[in-house]
Amino acid sequence: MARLIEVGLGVVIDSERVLVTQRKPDGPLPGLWEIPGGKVERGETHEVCVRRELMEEVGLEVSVGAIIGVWEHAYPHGAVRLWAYWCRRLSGEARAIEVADLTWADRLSLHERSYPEASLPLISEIASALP
Ligand SMILES: Nc1nc2c([nH]c(=O)n2[C@@H]2O[C@H](COP(=O)(O)OP(=O)(O)OP(=O)(O)O)[C@@H](O)[C@H]2O)c(=O)[nH]1
Repeated sequence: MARLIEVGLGVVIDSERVLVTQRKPDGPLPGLWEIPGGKVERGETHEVCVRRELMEEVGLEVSVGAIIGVWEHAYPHGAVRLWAYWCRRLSGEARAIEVADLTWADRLSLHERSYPEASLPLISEIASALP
């Protein structure tokens, strides 16, 4: 069986909106929207992974809080285990550095986008936490 890829995700809420990013047109799951994050590197804690990915992808310094949940999913390109954490923005303005695009989505606009299958339970969880 293929190895499970551990992925850390940071759910940043600011002014009742959540930060979502769009995947690049090349690579797996092109053009889909997602929660910023990425693979946990060897020797890295989830907190360090999430803080690193948020800085690399969108230039935000965040603090990592409580875990939201853990979800596993097998794609044709590999199996992932997503670890999602509530995050708070400490400094910086989000900008699309290593992502195709980004937006701060409210509950309604969150549902207007397409996400990877593995992220759907997380997206529902986030939507229910937004006013
Ligand atoms: N960031 C992120 N990845 C997700 C989500 N949902 C989901 O299935 N994934 C999967 O998690 C895996 C890791 O994501 P990634 O490719 O962004 O990781 P990375 O930045 O470390 O990639 P790299 O190897 O290109 O540097 C991918 O297989 C991706 O499809 C999500 O909501 N956010």
